[in-house]
Amino acid sequence: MTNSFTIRVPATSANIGPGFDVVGLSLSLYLTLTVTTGETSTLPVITYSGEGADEVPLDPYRNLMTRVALYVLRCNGHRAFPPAISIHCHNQIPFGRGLGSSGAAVIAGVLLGDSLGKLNLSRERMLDYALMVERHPDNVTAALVGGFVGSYLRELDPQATEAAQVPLSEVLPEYPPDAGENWGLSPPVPPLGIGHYVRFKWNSSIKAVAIIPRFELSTAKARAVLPESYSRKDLVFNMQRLAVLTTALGQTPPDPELIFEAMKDRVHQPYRKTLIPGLPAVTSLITPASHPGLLGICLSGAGPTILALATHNFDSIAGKIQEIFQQEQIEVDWKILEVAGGSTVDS
Ligand SMILES: Nc1ncnc2c1ncn2[C@@H]1O[C@H](COP(=O)(O)OP(=O)(O)OP(=O)(O)O)[C@@H](O)[C@H]1O
Ligand SMILES: N[C@@H](CCO)C(=O)O
Repeated sequence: MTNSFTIRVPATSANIGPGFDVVGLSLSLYLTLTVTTGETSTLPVITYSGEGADEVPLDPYRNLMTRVALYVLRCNGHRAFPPAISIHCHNQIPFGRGLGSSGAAVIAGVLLGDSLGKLNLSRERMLDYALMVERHPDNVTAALVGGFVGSYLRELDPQATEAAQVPLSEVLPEYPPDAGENWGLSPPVPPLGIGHYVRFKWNSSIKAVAIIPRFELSTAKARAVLPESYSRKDLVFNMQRLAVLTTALGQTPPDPELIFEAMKDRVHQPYRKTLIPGLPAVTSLITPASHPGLLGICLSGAGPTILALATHNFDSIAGKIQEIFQQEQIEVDWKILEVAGGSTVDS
């Protein structure tokens, strides 16, 4: 008898200006998995439609989502995927654009492992698994719980700290295709309570306009340009703004002057401008005075997508950003997105 269930995980935008590696916002683009059990194959059969369908590996030992699911299963006493599963992924989240595609794949993998193994993990425990794979908490936390979310990684005792820092290659090993059930039986089980989070208020009149350049920028590359240390002046600049921003976006009515300044950043955006032509012009030339309805503009996650928060006038804001990118010979697509709820599993 066949059985099926659906996993739905939202896109996310991390940082929102000054909250580098701290805040995330879930957005109304989704990675949706339709999982059918009771087929005839030994290994999961994976198919994709939508974003990334022509580049994503379909081998369950190579695909990020199923590798994460297998990690969760192995940590909980299952040596392999249960047999006879097919997974269809419909993906609306573009790869490598700063909209949390990898975070969504990691959360989908954790939920898949939990469902297939009938593990009944709590949300907090699911987050531990996700944080063993994606080690900055902003995208995965917002994708799991939904909304406008702030998170930190807890200071753990020395043994747990070590356990949470094992190399990624041990968490997600490159499984040899013929490994059968004989691969290492001791995956690094996450320590308890790696991350803590809080959901901030969000004024529902605020929409997120995502202006998505037609080129990919991997998070790894966009992190490699960041410095190891910062001046006190720059850190204080960001902390002052982040403290204001997390409350300002929940207030009614939203205050454009307060929010526009509170979305400025000195920790990551200035260093990433070399990878995203047009970024300095976008963040300086478009203001609430020139475009009423605009609240603030930032890089979405590691970029190259630009996120403009606004209450109205979306077309003219997006059009101006598009014009600036066109001057750099960069074509863009844009979408008006709502702040989404968290991930769901439905049978
Ligand atoms: N649905 C998916 N299934 C399998 N692998 C995926 C999926 N989505 C993303 N990935 C993997 O993650 C990679 C993109 O991750 P990356 O961290 O570079 O960008 P991002 O997550 O889109 O951006 P950001 O972290 O800045 O929001 C893809 O190239 C692909 O290898
Ligand atoms: N906080 C992360 C988000 C990208 O995944 C970064 O900006 O590098």
